[in-house]
Amino acid sequence: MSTVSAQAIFDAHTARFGAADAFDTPDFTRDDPVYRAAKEACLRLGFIDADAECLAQAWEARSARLGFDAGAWPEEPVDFGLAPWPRSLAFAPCPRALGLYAVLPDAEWVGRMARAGVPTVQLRFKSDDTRAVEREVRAAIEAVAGTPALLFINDHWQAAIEAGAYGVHLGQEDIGVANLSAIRAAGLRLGLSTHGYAEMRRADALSPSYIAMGAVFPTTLKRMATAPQGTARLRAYARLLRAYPLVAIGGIDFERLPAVLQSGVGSVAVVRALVAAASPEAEVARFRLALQGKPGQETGPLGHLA
Ligand SMILES: Cc1ncc(COP(=O)(O)OP(=O)(O)O)c(N)n1
Ligand SMILES: Cc1ncsc1CCOP(=O)(O)O
Ligand SMILES: [Mg+2]
Repeated sequence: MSTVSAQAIFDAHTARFGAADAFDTPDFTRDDPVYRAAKEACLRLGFIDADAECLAQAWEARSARLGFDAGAWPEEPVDFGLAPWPRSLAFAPCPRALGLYAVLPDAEWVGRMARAGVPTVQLRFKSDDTRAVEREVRAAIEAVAGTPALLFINDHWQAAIEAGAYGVHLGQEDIGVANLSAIRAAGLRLGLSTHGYAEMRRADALSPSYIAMGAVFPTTLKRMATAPQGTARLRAYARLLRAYPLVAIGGIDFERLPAVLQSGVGSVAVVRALVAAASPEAEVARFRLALQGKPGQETGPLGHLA
């Protein structure tokens, strides 16, 4: 058992996570000395307040179980208050290895990438026009027919249920608005976006089919509320959420693929790497070859691990 101090935790983990340029004075919600040291250290390591709070509580829980060790990092679900598996109200399972996951702007792209051999595709059609959305969702479902591609619909969960899509992908801000019970009752898979520990805890409480984590690297495609997470955090997140099929997203291209795969995620989601490629079909082939036989890419297993 080492001496409890924020400095000891910071020193043990700064090489991995880096140090914040600036950080707020900790806002403590508990008195426990491990919690307090960990909260300060996690803020100094660059975690946002909500994530530092979540981590500090996990540090406290881990130390109560095993004693304080500044060199350890909390990664056991029980320390974060995550319920054990199996769970009765989980969403329908999807493959643990969703593999290359193309996030695409319309049904034409969905069909093109499905025919090129992308195993998982998403229709990310941004429109408030209900008729246009319904049309595009139906067209995307028709476009993947006859291919093995699994189709997730971003945002438009009602249209996805009506048209019988494979699954729905929702962001954190959609969680409180969408009718999750209706999605689950219809048997659709649910993927949720997360951007750190606090959001992972919130997502886990809903037992989705998969959890997406990002943005791993900077992306120009979406304005992100948090800084890019980087591969060190991605590895820590993937350890904690190992019960789930996991997807990494944000700024991933062919060169960054090996570093992302080292985290153990079963899937890499990309937009620009495919839609902005000189030959999207050739890029799909290159990605698929690089993914073949890599840890986490074993085909077959479905769903959550107990
Ligand atoms: C696989 C995957 N991960 C994350 C996202 C982002 O979803 P969301 O947070 O809902 O943001 P928008 O894509 O709706 O702008 C995603 N689409 N797919
Ligand atoms: C939709 C989305 N959500 C998190 S990052 C992102 C965009 C990913 O695009 P790219 O792969 O081009 O960085
Ligand atoms: Mg969304």
